Formats: sequence, structure tokens, C-alpha cells
Amino acid sequence: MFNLESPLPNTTTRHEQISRVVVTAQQMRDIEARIFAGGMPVAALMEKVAGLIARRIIELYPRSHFPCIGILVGPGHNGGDALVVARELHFQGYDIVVCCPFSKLKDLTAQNAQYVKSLGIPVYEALEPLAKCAVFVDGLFGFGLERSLASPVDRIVDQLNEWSQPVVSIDLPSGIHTDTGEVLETAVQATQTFCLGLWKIGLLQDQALDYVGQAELIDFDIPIADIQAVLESPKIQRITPQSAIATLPLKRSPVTHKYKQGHLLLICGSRRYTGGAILTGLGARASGVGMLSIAVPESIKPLLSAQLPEALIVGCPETASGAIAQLQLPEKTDLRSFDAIACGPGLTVDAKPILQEVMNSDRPLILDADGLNILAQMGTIPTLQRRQAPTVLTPHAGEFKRLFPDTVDPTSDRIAAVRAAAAQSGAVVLLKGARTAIADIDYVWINPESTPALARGGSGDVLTGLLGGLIAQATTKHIPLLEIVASAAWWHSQAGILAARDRTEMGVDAFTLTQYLISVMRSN
Ligand SMILES: NC(=O)C1=CN([C@@H]2O[C@H](COP(=O)(O)OP(=O)(O)OC[C@H]3O[C@@H](n4cnc5c(N)ncnc54)[C@H](O)[C@@H]3O)[C@@H](O)[C@H]2O)[C@@H](O)CC1
Ligand SMILES: [K+]
Repeated sequence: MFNLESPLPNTTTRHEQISRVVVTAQQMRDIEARIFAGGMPVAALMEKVAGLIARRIIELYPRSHFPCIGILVGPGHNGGDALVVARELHFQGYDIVVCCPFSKLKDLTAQNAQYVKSLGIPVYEALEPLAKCAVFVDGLFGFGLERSLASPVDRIVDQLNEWSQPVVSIDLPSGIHTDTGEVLETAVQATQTFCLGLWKIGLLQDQALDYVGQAELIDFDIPIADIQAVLESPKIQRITPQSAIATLPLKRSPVTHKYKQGHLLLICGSRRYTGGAILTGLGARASGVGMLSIAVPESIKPLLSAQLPEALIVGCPETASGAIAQLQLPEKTDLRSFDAIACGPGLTVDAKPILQEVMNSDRPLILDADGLNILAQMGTIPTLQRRQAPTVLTPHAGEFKRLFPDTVDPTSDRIAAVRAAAAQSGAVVLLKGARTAIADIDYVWINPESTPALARGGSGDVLTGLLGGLIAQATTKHIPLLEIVASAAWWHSQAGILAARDRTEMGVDAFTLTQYLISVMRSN
């Protein structure tokens, strides 16, 4: 089943559908093979793609300011695309200089190279003659890259990276692994990457981001049927504003009441870490959750009450170190009174008995920060296997390694790692990063847009609260868990982007971030 439509409303456009799809190199090859088998001539497709690329280059780099363009050409069809771009820009009046450090080219690429030469466009093996160009187009390798760059191409790429002119990479920055995003020895540091047809998974891996620059999709009208035939189910998807908003519990019945809008229990904070509890509470507040209860150590209850007057603050007995010693819920209340529980920020690992108690509950549970550290101590997989209800884990890479020491290393392939962790544990796993990835057993969502402004203490606490509040509401509205987690990640990062736009990347402390959450909903 390829449910590109679900959970989106009927108003979804083709472009939006296409922009959710994420493919590996092999899947892209298979999709292309179907297009060619259907009768589309390879040369015609190359003309179409390169025409779209040339048009974007002319928009971004007008000839009046960028009169000379250097084109780097590889042996395959990435190089073929680049040569067609070279020709088209030449006819638009740009001065074009080509660098092609290969003697053996694929047939179509060789034909285009010959025509470019016949037009009088200079073609060199070395990069030096291109030094004065105002912009470069990187058409060395696309998804056909099979191994690390070797001499002389590696030296050409290093030299290009030392220069300061902008670089536009076709499909992928040359040298980046299409699936893992790994830099194979060396890679082009692009200013823009024009990803062709469908998003390649490597462009959404954190390790590629320093090389990708601004990424945009050049949609060349791949038939949806060919995508569906190759991706039987869309195992990996990019979050889009439409997919996120369609999943959020934004609509309310006029006759609803507070308990129908979800009741969230946060368990967080310690005498040592008070702020984490406040930030989690403020994140939950922005989710619109109907009822919010916050269990904290008794001694910090007044602080929480002052910051979150609408919440029910549950003061609990505490250990000598100031951690929650045991949950002491109000009379006639037990864990079944809540639609969701979020546990972890600021707890300290001294709160271990609490974790045992919430693990035994039959409520959806979100674990973060010390909640994750305690879970790792308890043994992640066996502990989760005993649980009756869904669990959401929100680790950063360090916490992830403690939770899942025997799975794929998230620093080598984050998307494979998050998938493996979800498959092993049965939990929904949200791996934080520049491109946060969220997986359950069947699917992965990737958040394609964020800001380094969020790399700051406390911003994860805000996410936990927001997520908890949304899951509490989703439970009452039957919204699928994985999708609500993905939408929470999107909402959180959009708030960071809006805040950074107003206040610079330095100005987005976690409290400020909470104040921008509602603005995201207003601007979408
Ligand atoms: N076929 C088409 O008409 C289309 C092609 N497209 C373009 O074609 C690209 C894929 O084309 P290809 O499959 O030809 O692949 P590439 O152009 O990425 O290059 C593959 C070629 O490079 C060689 N090679 C791989 N790694 C190497 C290394 N480290 N050092 C030296 N040589 C190496 C391979 O043997 C092969 O000849 C896409 O990325 C895209 O740019 C897209 O525009 C879609 C349409
Ligand atoms: K490239």
C-alpha cells in the first residue's frame, strides 16, 4: 500500500505528494528504469531536467552579476546533465568554461561533450583555468557514485572547496553517499543542491548537511504510478507542512470539555533541575491539552505553581538528593486517569522507582532525558517488551547509543539506526538532530527543516511537553501515534525557525522558544 494521500486531505497537490517521497539510489534507479521502459527517451529526459536546472540558475545567478560559469563534468549522466546546462547557459549569453577530468564518458555524456566543444566552449581537464568563474555547477557525480573520489578528482574537489564562489550541485554534492550521506573521502561543499525528481535519503542525513547547502527539489514529473510500483509502501517520508498540520488535533467540537481534550501527566524536575520541569510544562501548555498535571518533588511545587497557574501541580515525597521518591497522586486518581504520561526532564537518575511504576501503566508513555538514562540502566529492550501500551523515546545521539548499544551507530547512518531501534524495541523512536528522524516498526518520517538555534539546553524539554500534550489529545481523537510524534517535531522546529528569524540564531533560548509555538499555528 502506498498511501501518499493519507493522512492528508483531498486538497493535496502532486508537488506536495512528490515532496514527501524519499528514495535510495537503488529505488531511484528502478523508478528511472520504469520511465525509460515506458518509452521516455533518455536524452529527452536529460534535456528536460537540465532545462529546469538552467532556468533556476538563471534566476539565482543573473548574467549581469555572474557573467562566467564554470561547469564540472563527470563520466555519467550527472555529467551529461551538466553539459546540457552548459550549452543552455552558453546560448543565454553566459561565458562558460568546462572542467572534465575524465577520458571515458558514457555515450550520451560523450555526445553532449562533443557538441559543447563544437560550439567553441573551452573544455579543460584541470580546474585552474576556471578560477575566475563567478559560479560553479557541480556535475561530477550523482546517485551513480560507487566509491570514494580518487586522484585527480579528489584534488579538484578540494581546490574548488577552497575557493569562495558559490557552487550549485546537480542532484547531490559529488562525493556524498546517496543513502547514508557519508562523505566518501572528500565531497563538494555546495551552496545549493538541486535534487532531481525525488528526495535522495542521503540529503536528509545530518552528516551530509555541511555539504548540501540550500536543498531544493527539481520536480521533473515522474509519474506517481512508477513511484508506487517501486516503493510498495512509503517506508521513509519527509514531513511537509501539509502532512504535519493534517495530523494535529486543531479542530474542536463546540461542545467539547476539558477532559475530552486530553489529560497529560508530566513527571519531571528535581531540586537540582527545576527549569526543565517548567519548560516541559510550557511546551505542554502550547499543545492546547485540556488538562495538565505535573508531578514534581514537593520542594519545587511553589515554583511550578507560579509559572503554570493552569496546571495541577502534584507535590511528591523526595529523596535526600531532591529527586521524586514516589508518585503521590491526588485522591481518586491513578495513572489510568491520564490519556498520556511524559516522564524524564530534570528527574535525575535517582528517580528510578518512578520509571518502574510508569512502565507498568497501560497509558501511552513518552520518555526523555533521565527517563531514557534510567531505561538504559534497566535494559531497554527487555523492559519495553514487558510494556502493554505504546512508548515514545526521544533520545539525542548520545542517549540513543546508551539505549541501543548494539544497533546501527547513529553517527554513520541515522535513518538506519532509528529504524533498527524501533524494530528491536517496538517503541516509536524520535532521534533528535538537525534532521530529526522518527520511526516505528513500519515507517520513518524525517523532519527536513530546522535551525541550529535549537541546539540549546532546554529545547528538548519543550519538545517533550509539546509531544505529551499532543499525544494526550491524539489518544482521545484516534490520531496515529507515529504521525502525531512527527507533527510535534515539525511544530517544534518551525517555532525555532520563526524565533530565529525574529531574534537571530543566538536569541532562541528555550523559554523564548515556548513563546513562539503558538505563532507557528497562526502562520500556517
Ligand atoms: N538518465 C537520465 O536521463 C537522468 C539522469 N539523471 C542524472 O543522472 C545521474 C545518475 O547518472 P549515472 O547513473 O550515470 O551516475 P553518475 O553520473 O552519478 O556517475 C556514474 C558514473 O561514474 C562512475 N563512477 C562512480 N563512482 C566513481 C568514482 N568514485 N570515481 C570515478 N568514477 C566513478 C561510474 O562508473 C559511472 O560511469 C543522476 O544523479 C542525475 O544527475 C537525472 O537527471 C534523471 C534523468
Ligand atoms: K553532483
